[in-house]
Amino acid sequence: MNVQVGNRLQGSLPKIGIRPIIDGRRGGIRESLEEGTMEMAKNAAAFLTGQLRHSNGLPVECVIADTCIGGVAEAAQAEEKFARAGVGLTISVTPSWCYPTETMDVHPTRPKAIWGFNGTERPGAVYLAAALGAHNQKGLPAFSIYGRDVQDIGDTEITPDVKEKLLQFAKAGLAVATMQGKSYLSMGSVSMGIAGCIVDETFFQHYLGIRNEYVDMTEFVRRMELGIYDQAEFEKALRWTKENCKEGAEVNPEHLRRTEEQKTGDWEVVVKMALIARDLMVGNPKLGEIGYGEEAFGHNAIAAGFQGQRAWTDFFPNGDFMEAILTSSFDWNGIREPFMLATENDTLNGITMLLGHLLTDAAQIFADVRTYWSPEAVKRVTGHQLADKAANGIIHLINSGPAALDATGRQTIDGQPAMKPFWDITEDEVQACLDATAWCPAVDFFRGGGFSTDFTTREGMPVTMARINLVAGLGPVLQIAEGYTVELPDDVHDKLDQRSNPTWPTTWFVPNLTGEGLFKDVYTVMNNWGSNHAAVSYGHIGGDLITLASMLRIPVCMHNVPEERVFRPSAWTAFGGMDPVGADFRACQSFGPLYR
Ligand SMILES: C[C@H](O)[C@@H](O)[C@@H](O)C(=O)CO
Ligand SMILES: [Mn+2]
Repeated sequence: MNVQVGNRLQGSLPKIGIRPIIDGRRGGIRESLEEGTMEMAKNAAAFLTGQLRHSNGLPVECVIADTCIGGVAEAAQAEEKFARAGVGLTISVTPSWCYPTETMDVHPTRPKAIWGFNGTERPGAVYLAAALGAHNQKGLPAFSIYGRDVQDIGDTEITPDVKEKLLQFAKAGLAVATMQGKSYLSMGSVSMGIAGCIVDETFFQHYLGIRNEYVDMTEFVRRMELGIYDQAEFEKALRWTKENCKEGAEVNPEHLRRTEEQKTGDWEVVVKMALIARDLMVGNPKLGEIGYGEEAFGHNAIAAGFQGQRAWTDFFPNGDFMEAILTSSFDWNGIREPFMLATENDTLNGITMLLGHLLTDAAQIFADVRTYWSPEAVKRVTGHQLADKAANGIIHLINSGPAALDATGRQTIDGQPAMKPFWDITEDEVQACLDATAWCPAVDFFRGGGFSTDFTTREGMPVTMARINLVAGLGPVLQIAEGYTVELPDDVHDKLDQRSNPTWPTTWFVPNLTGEGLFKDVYTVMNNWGSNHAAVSYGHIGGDLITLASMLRIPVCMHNVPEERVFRPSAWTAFGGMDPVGADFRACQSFGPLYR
């Protein structure tokens, strides 16, 4: 199976700038430090390039300043090089004392970290503290990376704690730089009065650096009627769909069923919709070849949403196939980067999916946060006593639409279910995801027909549920719940599923509880969710989300992330480190959104 690295988005991929900082005084000091400092920079670069990839699969590149930076002239030379190379984040490294304001990265928006070597021969940590103080005083937040254990000056090994921080910073910084300048494409507008669909351009522009693009859903009709898609690809896609997307249960009462003839036509429409939505997002050179040069460009959309309900779905087949296939890591062309496409054009959930994707490189689950099932309620309805991880109750995540097929949990890491970066997914795993999915004729909500995916996520995936909410007078806030997927005995699952929408994909989610506050119990997590949707990422990535949110200045109003994974710019401590949640709000408010 073909694996496609890269994507059609415009704009070069951000690089990581590495700044070796040095004590500029000659006659012994600088000379004695040159080699070790540059070595530290090279080690950091080698480590990061060895560990990281862009979410489109291409390698991450580091750019090291040509010389060590001992003063302002060399800082400017480095800046010149970085600007030309498209550096999107920087890490300054040093084992020694240097001159903070003369050597610091003063770029207004670029995420910054400083790695001060923990040695005793030269005062790298003294520089680190002074440089962070300078950053804080100047309103240019920077992350502090300082190894826990003293190393000897010649030791070139990067300790595990430093490695972890370098990665956490770099991945989040790359996310910031990758989304900057891209677009969010709204296909349609507000679905069924869901406020998350309202495009808040201030949020997109100032917090994310993302521009807003819009098309009316009539654009799909135009492209279908005029044949503005790649006909050969359509035929290939339809064939693949017939072979791989088996039809699921027809649960509609007789009088609401689509005829076989209608269903055949519906399959053609939904496949075309997938092609068209993708072309709208990222363009397609093939359209230029058939005389549609403007359409060939697309909207440079790193994320998008499809309104669907109700303007479209009351008359046309629903968007579920388009959404599920595009958000998955594979289609008829092979294995590829998943697209971030929000159902109901819930822009805030779409952006949360994007954050999760840029941090994990993997597909995401988009779902309604539908039901809290207490152990008592499950017992009453099914007679079953919830046990093990599910013992304290479960949250039913379910929505027609863009839960990626990866969310079936049929990919594995060390034998355990996972959602992997596309470049690690095997052909067999693709097949297993497809085999675990049934495509059911859409239910009565969707008067125009269509097909919804039905599957149940496998148990045992560590996952993180998240969502951005907008609050008047406050701005955006992020909420995060790390937890696990669970499964129920078949008969119990069926009883609970039948009460909701059995033709939709289910993920049973259990948050990690702390026994207090918002994570007192499962009910409290559900009861404090900020809106109807959540985005779910593979892995416990709450720490990474917190780091990313702090870079964008989005405060985190709810999380269950262990303290040792919380990594924010050093200035946050000054806003009240004794009360980290409050400090986060104060720091974000004081610094304001990343882009003014
Ligand atoms: C079909 C229904 O309208 C659902 O789509 C609805 O419950 C939602 O998903 C709301 O977010
Ligand atoms: Mn929904």
